[in-house]
Amino acid sequence: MVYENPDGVMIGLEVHVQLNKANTKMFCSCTSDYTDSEANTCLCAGCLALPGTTPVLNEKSVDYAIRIGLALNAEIENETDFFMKSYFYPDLGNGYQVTQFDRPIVKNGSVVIEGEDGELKVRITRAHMEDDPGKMAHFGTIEKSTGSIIDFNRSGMPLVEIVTAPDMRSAKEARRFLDKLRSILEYLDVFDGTREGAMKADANISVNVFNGKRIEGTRVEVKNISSHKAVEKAINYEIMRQKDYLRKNKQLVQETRHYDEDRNVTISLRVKETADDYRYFPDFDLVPMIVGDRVEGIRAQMPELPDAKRERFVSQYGISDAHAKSLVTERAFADLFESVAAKVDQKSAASWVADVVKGELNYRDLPITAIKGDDIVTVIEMVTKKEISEESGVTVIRTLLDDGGKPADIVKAKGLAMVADDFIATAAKEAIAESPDAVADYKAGTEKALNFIVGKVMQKAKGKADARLAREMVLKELEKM
Ligand SMILES: Nc1ncnc2c1ncn2[C@@H]1O[C@H](COP(=O)(O)OP(=O)(O)OP(=O)(O)O)[C@@H](O)[C@H]1O
Ligand SMILES: [Mg+2]
Ligand SMILES: [Mg+2]
Repeated sequence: MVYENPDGVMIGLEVHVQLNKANTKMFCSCTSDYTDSEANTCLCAGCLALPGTTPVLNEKSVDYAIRIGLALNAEIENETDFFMKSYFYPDLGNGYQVTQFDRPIVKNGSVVIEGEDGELKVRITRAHMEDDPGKMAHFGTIEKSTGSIIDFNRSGMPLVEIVTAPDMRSAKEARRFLDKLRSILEYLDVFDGTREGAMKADANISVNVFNGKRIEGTRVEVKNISSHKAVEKAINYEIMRQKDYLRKNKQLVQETRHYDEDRNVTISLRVKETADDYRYFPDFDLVPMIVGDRVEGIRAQMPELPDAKRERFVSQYGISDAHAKSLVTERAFADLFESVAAKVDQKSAASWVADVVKGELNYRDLPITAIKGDDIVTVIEMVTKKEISEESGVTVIRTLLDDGGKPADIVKAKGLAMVADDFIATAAKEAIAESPDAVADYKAGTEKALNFIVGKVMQKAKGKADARLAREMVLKELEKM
């Protein structure tokens, strides 16, 4: 299968990742965790860029950037440096952003995702370090705002901007890239993706085929989109808008747009700056740094990443690739699976954790900490020993999540213990006696009629019978007739 990409869509992403686990900000000792703090309380003179302050680089942020580079299969620059990128915006105290220019710390990497037609290798052009500006909130919509307020808690947060080549061909591929990237970053323990502003993407989109002919499209950049779902929607909107312009012969301009999620539209913010507009200039407060000598030490400490874990799960535990894939998306989830798999049958562990537990947690929007591995083990053991049915096992998991408690107590309180074998035998006889038509149909060769009779047995047992055993007993009785 080859993906034709009929509109010649090209998508490149710039992803801003906040290194919010680096303890402190990039150039001062203010905390990197301001989530629960009031506006403008986590800051110092440095965060506000007051005259006379000098930056002191947080080494951890450099190590984190290297860790990210290694996880993206990239090269790490031996000597790297910081530049000032000048532009005027009220959230930028300095009038310039500290960033990198022609010697980014990371370059030439890749991430493999599931593309429209099988595996797709998305090239990572570079990843560079920079600091985050403050956060602005606008009264009304951004383009007609009557005023804005600024919170500088975010100002000076260490960021890594990861830039991809324009290798993605659909909004879905872009979303998958972001999901995969986020999963990798969480494994690396460099950021907590659940915090506000932890990951934001700029999506660059062009449409390069019109009326079946290759054309030179126009790159439009949609800035600062904060959720993966919104990126997908913004890209789809933008593809539609660009195709519509081409059809109507309207001029597309290379510009920066904003995605308004409520209205599901992109709006023009400004005509795209060029590198010249930013007047990149070496930052005279920060000397060039040699980082090459840190790389091997960091490489030795790299955790196992999702792809490697997925492969290992399949070979070590003999579980399906689909289960392995689902289990590794979150590191904590993979750990939970392994703790359960150490104690019970591994395939059962995979299906209970990946299918039941994950589904029930997602449905309730609960974190993984809402359930204990040992409780899952107990439930699986009870099902395996036929003390409860599979259906009741799911009920126990649901109750654990909703009301807490212990599995054994829940089984008792809800009367979930499996009914005895002789109960099923009697119920099978009764069900057969009550269903002469189904029995006749079955004898005449209609296999399906059996399900009807087994269903009746299950009804009598109020779902607390092993369905396979019920089926066997019904068959045994039918053979006697
Ligand atoms: N023809 C194209 N269609 C779609 N995307 C493109 C095209 N050409 C380049 N891109 C993407 O545009 C992005 C360019 O990002 P880069 O950071 O290099 O520059 P920028 O957007 O001009 O700068 P800034 O960081 O100020 O936004 C990359 O993700 C790249 O893949
Ligand atoms: Mg950029
Ligand atoms: Mg850009």
